[in-house]
Amino acid sequence: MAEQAHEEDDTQNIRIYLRLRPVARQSQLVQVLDDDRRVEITVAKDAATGIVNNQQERFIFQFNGVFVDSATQDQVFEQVAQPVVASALEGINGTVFAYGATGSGKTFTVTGGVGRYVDRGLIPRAVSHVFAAAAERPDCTLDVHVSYLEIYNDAGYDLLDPGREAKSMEDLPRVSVYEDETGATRLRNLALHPAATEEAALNLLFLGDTNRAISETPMNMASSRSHCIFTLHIASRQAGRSTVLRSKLHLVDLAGSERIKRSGMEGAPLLREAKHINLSLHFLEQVIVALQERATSGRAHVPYRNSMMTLMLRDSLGGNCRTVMIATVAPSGDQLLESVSTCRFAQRVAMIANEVRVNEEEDPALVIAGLRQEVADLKAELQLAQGEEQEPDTPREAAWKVAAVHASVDAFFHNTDPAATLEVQPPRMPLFRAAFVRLKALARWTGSSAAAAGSFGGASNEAVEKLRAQIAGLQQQLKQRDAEVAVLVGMRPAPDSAVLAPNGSRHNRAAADPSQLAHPQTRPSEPRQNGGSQDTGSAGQHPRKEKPEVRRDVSGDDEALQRAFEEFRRGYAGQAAMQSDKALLASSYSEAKALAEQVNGSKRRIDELKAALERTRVQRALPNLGQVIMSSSSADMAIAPPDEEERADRLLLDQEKAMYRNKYAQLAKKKEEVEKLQEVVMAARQRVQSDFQQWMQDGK
Ligand SMILES: Nc1ncnc2c1ncn2[C@@H]1O[C@H](COP(=O)(O)OP(=O)(O)OP(=O)(O)O)[C@@H](O)[C@H]1O
Repeated sequence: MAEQAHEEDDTQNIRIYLRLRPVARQSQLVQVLDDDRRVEITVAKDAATGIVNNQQERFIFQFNGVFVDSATQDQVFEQVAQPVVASALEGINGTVFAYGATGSGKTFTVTGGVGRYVDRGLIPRAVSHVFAAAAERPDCTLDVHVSYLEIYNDAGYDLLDPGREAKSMEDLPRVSVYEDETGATRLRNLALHPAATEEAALNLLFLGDTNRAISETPMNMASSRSHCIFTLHIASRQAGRSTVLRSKLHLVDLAGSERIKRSGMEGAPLLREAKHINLSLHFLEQVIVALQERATSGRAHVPYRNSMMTLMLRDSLGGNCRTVMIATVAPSGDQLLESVSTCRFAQRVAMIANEVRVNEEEDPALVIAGLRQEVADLKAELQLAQGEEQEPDTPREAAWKVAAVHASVDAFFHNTDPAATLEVQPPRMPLFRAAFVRLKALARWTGSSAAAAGSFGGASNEAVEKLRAQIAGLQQQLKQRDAEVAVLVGMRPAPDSAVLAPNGSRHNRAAADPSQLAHPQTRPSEPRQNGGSQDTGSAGQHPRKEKPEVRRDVSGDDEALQRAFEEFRRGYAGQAAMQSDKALLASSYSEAKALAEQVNGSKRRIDELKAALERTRVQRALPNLGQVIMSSSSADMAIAPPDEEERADRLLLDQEKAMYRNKYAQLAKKKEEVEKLQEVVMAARQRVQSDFQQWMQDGK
């Protein structure tokens, strides 16, 4: 006999296997045929009393595979259960059920033999396989729950919670398996399940089997007439996916089947046994027959509800399940009728077609989490649209962010790459607004430049000359301003170049204020007005000198222009403010000038003190020189220690230096102030000029 069963192409039909258990003396009437898929059972005519057709002595049954008595538990698992377990991990329900007469090896096959590790049955091997597969898929989260149900006389009992009756599979508390911190096995409700472990699941199997053996429930006395369903509820989810694959994997050890067949037998002992007929197996047979008829004649009704067991296995039989049956027989001479009966039952089962599909569903928890995230995103978007920020920036942070956005916009604006993009970070509405404003300013600036360039291109010579004159004027102003700034910061002497006096005449600034500063490099620039009656035509007030073209517009009459300006000025709204700015500038300038004088005076004193000290030092060195000709380097001299006077001079020098630094710092600050005020006044002046021009135009 061959030891290996053969696999066939996967079909939707329930696959059937036959396993022969070792017996003391195997009957020669049971033969596995050469293809290892068929078994031949010969029944002597005289042995078939009433149940076997006398005319038929030889039965040949076809299976998907036949395991001889020497087949190992491992081989049986590999070929019978492993494909079903693998499918269960992919979300396909699976059932492996053992069917056979009492003592034919169902429990040995499903649960295993006691004592030897290699005799582990399908359940522990399936559990190991599930957890081994999970370990190989670190990207998958696997939840495994176990239930263990025993059905006797159509009542269900929870083997993991002895004494608890279960009316359906749903009545069973789903037991989540895990290890606590100490490594002890704990059971917990589904909702709170942590990671399951193989060892914990096997402990549950052991717990159930023990309960089955020691329980005082009625079925304990009749274990061969009860059914046991060990179920792994598997839920697996791949990382990053919101769908969950769910499956139930039933491993079923049915009650002994022999009594059904003997129920019709004659004889008192058999009749007595008949009262123990396991009705559920009878109903199972009815379901199988109905399914068989449905497959052949289209009969619709299948009486699943007749028994709890058929109801429990509804999906496994003709439903959404990959189902395998393993028929067990003891191939001894006295069991031939049982064996034939088991094989005939298997043949009918093989005709049942199941609809197998993957059970994939959205995980409600993940859907909720996804929706929450969506709500959070929408809220953030709404905040953005409303210009709200999570945490308001400090003014400095806000300024930095705006500056960064301006830089990004400038870079984007000048980037000629068409693929260039503009990033506004962080993406907040105020920053978007700042970006748009900046873009608009850049666009306007570019537009006006282009317009100017365009008009310049088509302009007459006169217009060009006019523009050139304007440019020259502006350049002159710039130069002048540069000179003033340079003087102000003390880098070089006041320029010889004349600057515009308040009344429009040119005069040398140094000459106008010739003797105030010993060190002209520290002299602050003079503001463009100095008060008094000349103010009326001072910087920003008299357009005549600044805008000669205006003078041309009024027929070159200086007097008339002067009068017109006076008239304009009297009604000019910004006059008071400008006067105040100018007064402020004048006073700041005076303060700066006074500070500059102090700095220069201090500098002078420092120089004097230094010179005095040097003299003292040389005098001290002279007596030691003797006949030695003085070296040009005073460092070569032997110098006497400093006397009282010299120490006093040095102290004075240090004090003066401190004073100098202090005044210099004040002066620098004041210079900044003057500069700013100059800008203000200059801007006001330009405004007055343009307003005056407009005023003149309007009056034409
Ligand atoms: N393949 C096998 N190899 C070795 N021993 C086996 C094998 N099959 C069954 N046995 C042994 O045969 C005896 C009966 O087997 P088992 O209890 O599994 O039968 P069963 O069909 O479950 O009976 P019941 O219907 O009464 O529960 C046990 O002692 C078991 O260890």
